[in-house]
Amino acid sequence: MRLLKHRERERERERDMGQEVYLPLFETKAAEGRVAYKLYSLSVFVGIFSIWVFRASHLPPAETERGRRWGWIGLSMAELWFSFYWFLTQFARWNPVYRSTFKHRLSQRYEKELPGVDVFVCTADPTIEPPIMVVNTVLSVMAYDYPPEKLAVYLSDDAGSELTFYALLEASRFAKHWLPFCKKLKVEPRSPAAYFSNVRRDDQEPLGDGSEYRSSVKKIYEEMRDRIDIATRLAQISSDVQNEHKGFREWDSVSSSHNHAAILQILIDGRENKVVGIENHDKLPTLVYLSREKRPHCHHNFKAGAMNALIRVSSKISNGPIILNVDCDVYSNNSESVRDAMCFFMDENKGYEIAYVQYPQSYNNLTRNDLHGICLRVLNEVRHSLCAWTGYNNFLNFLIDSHTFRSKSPVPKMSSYFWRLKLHRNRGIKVDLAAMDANGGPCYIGSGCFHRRESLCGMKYDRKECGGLDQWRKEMDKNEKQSAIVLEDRCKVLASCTYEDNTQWGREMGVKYGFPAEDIITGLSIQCRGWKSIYFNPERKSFTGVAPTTLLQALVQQKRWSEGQFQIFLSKYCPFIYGRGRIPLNLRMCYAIYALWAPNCFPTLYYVIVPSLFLLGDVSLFPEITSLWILPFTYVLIAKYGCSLAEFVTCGGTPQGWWNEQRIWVFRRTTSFCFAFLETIARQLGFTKLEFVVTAKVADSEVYQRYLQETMEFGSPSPMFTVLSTIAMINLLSFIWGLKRMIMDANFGVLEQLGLQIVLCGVIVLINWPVYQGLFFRRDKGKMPFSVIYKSVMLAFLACSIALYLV
Ligand SMILES: O=c1ccn([C@@H]2O[C@H](COP(=O)(O)OP(=O)(O)O[C@H]3O[C@H](CO)[C@@H](O)[C@H](O)[C@H]3O)[C@@H](O)[C@H]2O)c(=O)[nH]1
Ligand SMILES: [Mn+2]
Repeated sequence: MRLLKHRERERERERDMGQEVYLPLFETKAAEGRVAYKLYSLSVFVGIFSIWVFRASHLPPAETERGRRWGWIGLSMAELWFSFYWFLTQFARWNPVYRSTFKHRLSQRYEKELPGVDVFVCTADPTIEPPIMVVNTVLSVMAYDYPPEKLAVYLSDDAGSELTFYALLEASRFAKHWLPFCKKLKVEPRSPAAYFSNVRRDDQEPLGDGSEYRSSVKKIYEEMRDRIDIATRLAQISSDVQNEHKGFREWDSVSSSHNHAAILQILIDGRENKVVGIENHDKLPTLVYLSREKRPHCHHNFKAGAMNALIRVSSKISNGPIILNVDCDVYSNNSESVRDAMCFFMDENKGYEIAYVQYPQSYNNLTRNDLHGICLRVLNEVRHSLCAWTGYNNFLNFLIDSHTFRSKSPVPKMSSYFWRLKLHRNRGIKVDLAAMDANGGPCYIGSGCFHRRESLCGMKYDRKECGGLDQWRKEMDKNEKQSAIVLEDRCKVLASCTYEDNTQWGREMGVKYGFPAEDIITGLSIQCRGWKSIYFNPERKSFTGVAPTTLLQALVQQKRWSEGQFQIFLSKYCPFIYGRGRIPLNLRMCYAIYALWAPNCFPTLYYVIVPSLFLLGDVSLFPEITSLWILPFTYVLIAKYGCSLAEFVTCGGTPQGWWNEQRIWVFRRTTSFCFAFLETIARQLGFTKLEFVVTAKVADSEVYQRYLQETMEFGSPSPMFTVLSTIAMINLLSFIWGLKRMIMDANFGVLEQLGLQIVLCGVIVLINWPVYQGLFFRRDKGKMPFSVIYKSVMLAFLACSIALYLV
């Protein structure tokens, strides 16, 4: 605190003397073109409003058209919901802000005082999360461009697998080659697998020496990879290897992955860096393996439990004030991310209130057109138009910095004017910063997020108590001086099953328990304790993971997410209620967008089924195509989808990719969200227990080939597929029926009455194209299983006959 005041005073003095302008470590900029966006969204709102007017004024009479009246009412309700939901989404679009950092200022001011960072990597199953992938992630975060003595990497292995431990041991040895190599050649990305698979042939030539160095490291990596792969395939470790490290002895008492004592091994002790004689480039970060205690009768709370064990154990070993959390497949793709994050935490003006810095996640296995619509391109990347601006601005600021640091030297007159202009502009940005930071910040999405330890542990934001730099410095000195072996023994208690009994862990402390989306709820409660958060999306992607490669995996993942969010909505943490008075209204609205994913399923199901069924009975639910009321419908559709297509393409996507994304939204809404809704309700009523289906990070090679060719995979008899194919069948039947009526009836009447409905049905048929292929045309193993075909045909016929009878 004192130091801070001293600095502030110093700066003030300098400012008074006209020497220095306060230079922040990061800046915030509002998106451009927002006025245009607001006009656009206003026009869509007018369209939506006209649709309501139409629905209300054209309600069919109860006496003569009973069936049509009910269909109409249902459709109006669905449209009301969509309008409400659209309205909510506008909160997330209204005023986006973008951040940029000034890392050179950070090193100028704080290079010697950078705080410690503890990185947590979580893994849960060596078969679907192969050890070689896990250690690549570990190596990538060990190789951050950050002082190694300040970095500690913890691997939590919920499977308690000897194979993963073995892989980590190999990685700890390989790190001695890999880290100096990365730092010397400044390679990116620093996951060896990603790096070596990306290096192009021509890259190697001009480097001369570097190329030899690279091939030698590559060879060492490949040897290690092969050893790990062989061990994984055989699922055993030879006794020779086992004798090499005392850690393997811990497995003598392990009976299964669900029943064992805590295992803790410090594989590299970073404190040894201080030993005299260790050269700078030989320093390695601390590396720890942890498998918390598991007992059949104790609930382990999935990833949240693992994170909390890591928080406690790391507090005794390295106690870094900043914690980075990544999933085991999410490697660091940008070695500067830690420094970027520090620019936020250490900013003298704003840093104190920031609890976490969230990076977006990118994927390294997406196909060209992103078959499963995984990457949420637009959500992550609305910043693009700003890239050029940011680069230019960084350059300017660099000039300003170097100028102010040489401020004694006289500046030529002309350029003096120029400088003043720029300096002035820089001040303007500071004002922006205050105005734009009002939103409160993004949610925590589980991976690629830097946390302030104290806020993650449950502390309330309090300007006076947030020590920041001063306190961090004290904590560093307090670190344990015990030997690694003693520490290992002492820390095991912290990772035991019973440690959390009768404590606040999982409630007020650490990551929250009881939700399938522990990340979102944890982030929300941190914000409700008064903290701010930051979303940072630098040009070079910071974290890269593995996207699910089959449709079912993608849908199941979405189900877990929407289930988690919806459960938050139903809990006492409901953003509308819990957040009142704690976080700003627009932030609550943004949370609500996600919390209400699941209930979206009903209006969507209604929209894709009912109008098509009514088509079978020649009953119209939309305006005639010659009527003027058709205008709001077409305008809203064209404006909404036109804008989304434009956004998608400007964010670097392909039109086909956009189409795939629209398809996956329909699939998600009709399956994942629907199952999530039902399951959440069942759980609230006590019928089912919470589970966490870990997403597979590898696929069988045939399946993977089909994924690469962008062929959808339907090859398992899941109820989700039954729903998808039933909907597809109903629409196909209705569409054929509609076409037949149109052709047979030479007069214009059918088209006029049912035109829009036939178009809607046609679009649904087009969306479902891959489903028809899976149902009727494909011969490979990824086609729809017979049982699914059988059930969906029966269901579709049943639905159609009921409809014909009722309508
Ligand atoms: O009992 C468990 C289950 C999972 N995990 C780990 O949690 C991570 C996330 O699991 P994954 O199956 O990859 O889920 P995703 O849907 O890809 O993950 C997102 O969503 C999760 C919440 O639903 C968050 O926990 C993740 O951080 C976030 O990236 C993985 O590293 C797992 O190894 C554990 O450590 N223990
Ligand atoms: Mn994942």
